[in-house]
Amino acid sequence: MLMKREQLAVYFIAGTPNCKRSIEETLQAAIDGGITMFQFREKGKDALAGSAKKEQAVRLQALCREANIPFIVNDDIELAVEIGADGVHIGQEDEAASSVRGKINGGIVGVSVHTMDEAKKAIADGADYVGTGPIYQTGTKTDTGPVAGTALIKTMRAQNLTIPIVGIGGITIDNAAPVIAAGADGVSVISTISLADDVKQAAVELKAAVEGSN
Ligand SMILES: Cc1ncsc1CCOP(=O)(O)O
Ligand SMILES: C=C1C=NC(C)=NC1=N
Ligand SMILES: [Mg+2]
Repeated sequence: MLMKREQLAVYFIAGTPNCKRSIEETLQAAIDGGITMFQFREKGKDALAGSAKKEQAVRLQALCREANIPFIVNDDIELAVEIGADGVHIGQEDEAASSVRGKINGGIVGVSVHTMDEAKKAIADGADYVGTGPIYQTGTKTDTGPVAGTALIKTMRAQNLTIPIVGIGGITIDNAAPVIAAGADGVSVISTISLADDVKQAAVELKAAVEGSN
C-alpha cells in the first residue's frame, strides 16, 4: 500500500492490554473520531498470542479496511504477511527494514529511530516513515529510552531529510502541536485515545490539535 505522509496525522496504536473496553469498540470509536492510521501492537501482560492474536488482528483489519485507513502490525512480520496487513512497524531490535520490505510486497514499513544514524539507516533501507520518541514522559511503554523531546525531529528537518516522521510518547491533545511545529507529519498515541472516557471525542480533539498546527 503506497503511503501518503498525511496518513500519519493521527496514528492510533493499541493492543488489547491498552484498552478499557473491547479493542473493537475502541478502534471503531477512534475511527469515527477521524484517526488516519492504526497499528495493532499486542504487547505486555495478558497480550494475546498465536491464533487468538491472529483472529483479533483479522477483526481489527476489517474495521480499518471498512474505513479505508491503513492497518499496521507492530513487530510481528509473519502475522502481517499471513493476513495481508497494509504494513509493519519495526524497532531497532527487529529485522532490518530492507529485508522486511522484501516480505511484505509493497506494504508500508515503519521504523522506530532514536538517533540520526538510525534515521539515515532507515531511509537507506527504504522505510516509508520513521517513528521517534518518546517525545514526552510516558507510562505506557516501560522500556523506552530517555525522554527525547522534539530535538531529533528538528535536526532531521534541518538536514533536509524529508522522510515522513511521526512523533510518539506521552502525546496528548494539549502537547501535540509542538510535535507538528517541530516538523513531524503526525502524532502517534496509545493512551490519549485508548484510555479516554469518550474515545471518539479524544480522536476528534487530537485531530483538531494536529490540523490546527499545520
Ligand atoms: C510504543 C511507544 N514507543 C515510544 S513511547 C511508546 C508508548 C506510547 O504510548 P502513549 O501514547 O500512551 O504515551
Ligand atoms: C515504537 C514505536 C514508534 N513509533 C511508532 C509509529 N510505533 C511504534 N510502535
Ligand atoms: Mg519491536
